[in-house]
Amino acid sequence: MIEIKNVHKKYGSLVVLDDINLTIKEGAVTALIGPNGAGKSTLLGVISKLLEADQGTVLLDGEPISKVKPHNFAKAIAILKQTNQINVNLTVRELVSFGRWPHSKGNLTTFDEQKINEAIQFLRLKEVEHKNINQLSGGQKQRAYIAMIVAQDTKYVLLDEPLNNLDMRYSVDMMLILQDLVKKLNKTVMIVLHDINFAATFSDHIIAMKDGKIIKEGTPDQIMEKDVLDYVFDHEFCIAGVNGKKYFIYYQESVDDKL
Ligand SMILES: Nc1ncnc2c1ncn2[C@@H]1O[C@H](COP(=O)(O)OP(=O)(O)OP(=O)(O)O)[C@@H](O)[C@H]1O
Repeated sequence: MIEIKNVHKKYGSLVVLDDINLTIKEGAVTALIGPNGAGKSTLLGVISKLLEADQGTVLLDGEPISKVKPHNFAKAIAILKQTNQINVNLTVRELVSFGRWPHSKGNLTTFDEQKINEAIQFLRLKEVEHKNINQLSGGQKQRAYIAMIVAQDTKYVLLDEPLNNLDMRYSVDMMLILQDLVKKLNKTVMIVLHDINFAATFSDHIIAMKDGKIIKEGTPDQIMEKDVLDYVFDHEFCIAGVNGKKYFIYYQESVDDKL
C-alpha cells in the first residue's frame, strides 16, 4: 500500500504540494487531473523518490520510502516520465530488457527473458521487437517505453502524461492496455491525464488537484461535476450524460449570449 501523509513541497516561495494526504487505491487506475502547474508531476516525483518532500512522508507497505533500499524500491514502484523518453539507439527488445535491470543487474536469466517476452506481447510489439525505437511511430514508441515498465514487473506503475502526442485511436488503445495492467496483471496504475474525458471513461478513481492541493477525489461520477471542474480549472464547464456516464463538452459563450 502507498500512503502519502502530510506532504509539503516548495520551490523557493512557491508552494507546490500543500499538505497532501492520500492513500493510493490498490488494483485500480487512478487519474490525476488538474490545470498546468497544479503539482501533479511533482506529486508523482515525490512518490517515486525522484523528488524529496520538504515535510511529510510517503509510506510503502508501512515503511517510509526514504528507508526502502533502492533495489527493493525499484521492484515495487516504476515511473515513466516524459523526460525519460530520450532518443536512444536501441531496439525495442533492448529497451524493454532495461526494465529487468533491478532484478537482473544486467545478467538476464531465462525468467527475465520470459518477462521481457510477456511485456512485448502485452504491449503488442512482437512484430517490431527488433526495430530501432527511432523507427517507430509515436504510439509504438510510447508502447515500447510502457513495455519497459511492464517488464520491471512492479506492483505500482506511475505514468506522467502517457497520452501526450498520441492520436485518439492510440490514446484509447493505451488506456485499454493500462486497464488490462490492472485487470490481468494485478497492477495499481496512477496516471497524470490532461484529457478529463479520458479520465472519466477509463479510470476507476480520479484525484483533482489545484495549487498544490487535492480539491476532491472520488469516482469519475463524483468528480465529473460542474462545480468541481469549474473550480479546479477556472473555467465554465458543460457536463453531459451519455450512456449513464458524464462527460464534459467544450463550449464558449458567444458575445451575443453575454449581451
Ligand atoms: N525544478 C523546479 N524548480 C522550480 N519550480 C518548479 C520546478 N519544477 C516544477 N516547478 C513548479 O512547480 C509547479 C508545479 O509543477 P508540476 O510540474 O508539478 O505541475 P503539473 O500539475 O504537473 O503541471 P503540468 O500539467 O503543466 O505538467 C509549477 O508552478 C512549476 O513551475
